[in-house]
Amino acid sequence: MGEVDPAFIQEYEHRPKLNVNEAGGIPVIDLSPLNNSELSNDQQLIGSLVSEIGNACKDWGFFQVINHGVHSDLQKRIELVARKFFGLSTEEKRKVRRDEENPLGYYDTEHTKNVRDWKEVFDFTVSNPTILPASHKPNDHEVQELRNQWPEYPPEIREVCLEYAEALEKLSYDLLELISLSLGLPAKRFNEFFKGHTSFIRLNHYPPCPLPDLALGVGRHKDAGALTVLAQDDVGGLDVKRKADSEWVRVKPIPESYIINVGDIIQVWSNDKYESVEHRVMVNPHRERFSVPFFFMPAHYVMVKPLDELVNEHNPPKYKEYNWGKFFRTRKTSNFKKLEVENIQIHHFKISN
Ligand SMILES: O=C(O)CCC(=O)C(=O)O
Ligand SMILES: [Fe+2]
Repeated sequence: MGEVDPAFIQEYEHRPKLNVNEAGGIPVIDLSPLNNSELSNDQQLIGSLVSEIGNACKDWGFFQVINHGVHSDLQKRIELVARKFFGLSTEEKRKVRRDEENPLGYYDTEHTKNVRDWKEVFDFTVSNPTILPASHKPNDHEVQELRNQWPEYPPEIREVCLEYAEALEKLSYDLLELISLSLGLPAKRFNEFFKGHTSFIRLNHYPPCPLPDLALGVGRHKDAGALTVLAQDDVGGLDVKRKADSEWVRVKPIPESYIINVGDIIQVWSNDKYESVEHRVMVNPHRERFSVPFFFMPAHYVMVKPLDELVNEHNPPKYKEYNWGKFFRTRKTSNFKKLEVENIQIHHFKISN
């Protein structure tokens, strides 16, 4: 990424101010009741955890969790394999480069809203293979089996990534169940949508960038899946557009915690009770940054629409249903290269009442 390509430069109104305030008030939620059998039988404790989660989803769309049950040793090991992998030569990394056919592996040319991101990533899915529609075209019903591409170096990368995926899958189901309860639904109401889920994990590396006021690590966006469970290192740079006043605020790194955000699918399932919030990543002129999001996403065949239990004549459905696999495939195609049109968004399915 040596000399600066104009493809990285944000349009004037989307350029970041360099003095973003740290967000006071992003809820920090202690999940220890989930991971302690004595506490997990305490209905009052679980009830207050559920209401904390519900308030965080409603007021912020973002929260942080501590005592989540993922071992700190495993968190350190995944960060270390990411550091080792991104430290390899570009030539070596490109041996597992993604292409339009297989969106898994390494790439350094992702675009968000048609502006190039100052980052490089390595993606792998949690289910292997993962089934997705072969193309974004609506009348093409062929499906494709996606397979992970594992680099030769560091040799432990596959094992560490798979162990990490298993731990994060468990945490994500726990969070999904708490969210379901917070909407007044049975804990496992959403689980049927995740049989054969399309979730993936991304190792992100943001190299130091000489233009922190012009470029972004990831441009402003909302996450398209159900939930995102993100680990970040101590550098910081993740900004959230605060719901209360639409100001960009910085999420403070808390060692060993996870940042959780509601994705577009939960917004649709909840008929806008919980909203997916815009966020972005600023770059740092001096320090590189690493982060690892787990994108928890349903199976490709799922038709996403407001849940019947959450709509009625006073609160009619706000979205037409859409097929998750086609939506995801369409988004993947637009992230791969610069297009002249806006990429697919849930507001394209909004019903105007
Ligand atoms: O690196 C981060 O902190 C967040 C990345 C992100 O928002 C994404 O990849 O969707
Ligand atoms: Fe994101």
